[in-house]
Amino acid sequence: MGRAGREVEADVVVVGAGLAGLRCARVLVDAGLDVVVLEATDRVGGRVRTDRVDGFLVDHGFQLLNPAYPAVRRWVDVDALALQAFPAGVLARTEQGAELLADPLRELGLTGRTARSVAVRPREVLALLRWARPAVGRGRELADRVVPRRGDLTLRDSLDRAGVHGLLRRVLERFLAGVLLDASGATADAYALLLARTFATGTPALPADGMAALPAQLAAGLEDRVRLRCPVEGIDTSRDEPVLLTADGATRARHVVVATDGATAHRLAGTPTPSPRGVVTQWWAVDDLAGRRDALAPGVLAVDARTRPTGPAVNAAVVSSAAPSYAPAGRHLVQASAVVGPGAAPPSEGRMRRHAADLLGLADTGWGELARHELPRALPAQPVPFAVRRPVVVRPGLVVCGDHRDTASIQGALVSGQRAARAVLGSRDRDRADHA
Ligand SMILES: Cc1cc2nc3c(=O)[nH]c(=O)nc-3n(C[C@H](O)[C@H](O)[C@H](O)COP(=O)(O)OP(=O)(O)OC[C@H]3O[C@@H](n4cnc5c(N)ncnc54)[C@H](O)[C@@H]3O)c2cc1C
Repeated sequence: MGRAGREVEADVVVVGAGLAGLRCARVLVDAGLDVVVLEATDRVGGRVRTDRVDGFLVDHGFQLLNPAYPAVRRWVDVDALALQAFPAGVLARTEQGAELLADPLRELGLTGRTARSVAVRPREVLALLRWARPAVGRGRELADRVVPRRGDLTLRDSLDRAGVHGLLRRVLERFLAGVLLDASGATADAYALLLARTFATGTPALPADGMAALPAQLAAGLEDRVRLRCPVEGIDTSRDEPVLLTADGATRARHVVVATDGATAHRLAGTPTPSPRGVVTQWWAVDDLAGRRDALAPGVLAVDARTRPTGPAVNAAVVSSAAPSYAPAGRHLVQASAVVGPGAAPPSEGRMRRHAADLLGLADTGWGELARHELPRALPAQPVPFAVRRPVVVRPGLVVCGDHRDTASIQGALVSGQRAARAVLGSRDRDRADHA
């Protein structure tokens, strides 16, 4: 990929080579436009990146790809990613021991072990179904009817209303805390339902070559248009055509698409940005899995479902049990993640390790630390009132995209990139019509 260092003039400059920027650039290039992508770091992918550490694949923060996302189905060659699926279940650590439950979203608490579990009362299962019912309807119905109707309700209030209590409530809340990076229950209920729908229809998984295989696929064919290590410092919108300011000089373009995280988009384009949600993810190499509780469903996500959790982790998993390509033969990759709020000190490696070992039923000795990712801006919050889509056009010639314009997810980032590209193409077509 190219290195910046000269004045560039292009039809469109996309700022940021995360999923949103890459999707946007792809659509514009396919439409025949001259596109340049300026990326601040040394690689494409933004928040989706993977390192190889001692023969292990280590993603930046634990994340999973759900192949049921409509945007993934439409624009990603899923087969080429050779996905390794996670089991549809949750290992719940309770005061009495460990319960292997059907995934609270995928199975909606009815099937398999959940219904037979002695720790779950039938009325808890019915209440959970009441809460999740809209998630099993048709996709458009959920977006068009349920989201507007429940858009003002927080997840906590919605679960209270549906009467979801007891073990299933704790499992659901802690499972979702790890997805939403919000343990307070203040996230919009409508967003949790949208997520529930994707969990109910798809199996989250990891690509054989790590999560970075996703942006690598999106970037294929764009290589000579992406300029790495080229942070944009400002955008001058005082002239007819916006001018991007970088350390290497000015870049002029007919259209600028700011495809950065929300805080940078706010600085560069003035768009309001939701507050960020943070996470710390700890990765270890473990050689001995003797005695593990997830033996019935290896790789299953473990959560602390005790009334008072004994540690900071919202989830832990032996990642390589579900995704064998993530560890060298005979070794195991374990992760634990904890939600981090603003101003709070992230938990130490020792606390995370002890809690993860407790959740997975392992001894916490002989764990070799591979990486620790402190990500205070991992996701934009999804508060009430909830809007699935936020505007992408700031002014003529200046468009924004990124997960802060849509939902806080891979799906949201890709859709926002598509919408930004459409806005640019619409504006070009209007210009052409005006000058015809
Ligand atoms: C730990 C973690 C776990 C997650 N788990 C999941 C999950 O399981 N499922 C799911 O669907 N989603 C998950 N997500 C969310 C998902 O990864 C993001 O929503 C998505 O990657 C955001 O893509 P984006 O293109 O909007 O933004 P980003 O990935 O932030 O891309 C923005 C790009 O802009 C660049 N940039 C920033 N400033 C400048 C500048 N001034 N000049 C030039 N370039 C700049 C950045 O370097 C970056 O490459 C997770 C995220 C994290 C961090």
